[in-house]
Amino acid sequence: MAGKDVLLSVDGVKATYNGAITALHGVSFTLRRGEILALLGANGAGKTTTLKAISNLLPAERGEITAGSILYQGRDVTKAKPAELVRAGLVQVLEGRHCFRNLTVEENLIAGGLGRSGSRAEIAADLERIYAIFPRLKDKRRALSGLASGGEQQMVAIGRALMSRPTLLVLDEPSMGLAPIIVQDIFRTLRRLNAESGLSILVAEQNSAIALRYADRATILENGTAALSGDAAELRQRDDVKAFYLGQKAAPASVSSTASLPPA
Ligand SMILES: Nc1ncnc2c1ncn2[C@@H]1O[C@H](COP(=O)(O)OP(=O)(O)OP(=O)(O)O)[C@@H](O)[C@H]1O
Repeated sequence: MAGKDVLLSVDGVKATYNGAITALHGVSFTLRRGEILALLGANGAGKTTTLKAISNLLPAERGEITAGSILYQGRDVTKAKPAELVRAGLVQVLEGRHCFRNLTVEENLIAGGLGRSGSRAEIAADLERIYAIFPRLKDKRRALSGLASGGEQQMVAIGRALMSRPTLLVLDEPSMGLAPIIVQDIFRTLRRLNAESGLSILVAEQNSAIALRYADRATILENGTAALSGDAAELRQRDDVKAFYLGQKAAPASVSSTASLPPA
């Protein structure tokens, strides 16, 4: 694949926690500029660990990358500080939403723009842009985030990330604990952002059905390795993916035993 098109390249990444538990056994995939890539897999497959490796957040959990490389915009970022990555446009929305519960919706959003040292006018313009994307947040802007619904908190978390004007937005399971209609709303919004502004998106999801509907491509993790990568539309048609990840038939032992698509 032409290097120019690759925004993020994860190559043979191994990671451990506490120097003992191996969570990733060599994960490899690439994300092209301007695409939505879904990272799928069952509970414990290594999705969150992969995303934390990308944003260099593993040390905070006594975890570390023990092998492999992660290139963002062609640069090895395995040692980059998380704040430096945000300034470079690599911004992550962590699993579980993580709003500042005692701040209002608007204060949470403004907090997302602080690292960018924009003028007041720029921050105000960015806020209006977020409210245009999530009109519900405008109605709730003076409410405490802790009192907002789960869906609204997820919108706040995404809106806060957008305030730092990302090039690559990384999301860890945005569907978690939300009603299907809200999940659909959030994925539609992500798709629209991608289409309108070219925002690249890496989204880890257990909800494979929705992720494969909205993503361009997907990588499926199994036991800490990338078992299968391909176009989302093609993956949706595969019997093994239908059976194991879309709940449509009896599950085979592993999709990796039948993987035949070329690597992404
Ligand atoms: N902080 C931690 N300390 C020790 N082991 C961990 C830690 N976090 C995750 N693990 C282990 O690493 C492996 C991968 O977990 P990870 O959370 O990355 O998977 P996941 O695909 O994101 O699953 P989930 O959907 O449940 O979040 C699992 O075996 C898990 O038990």
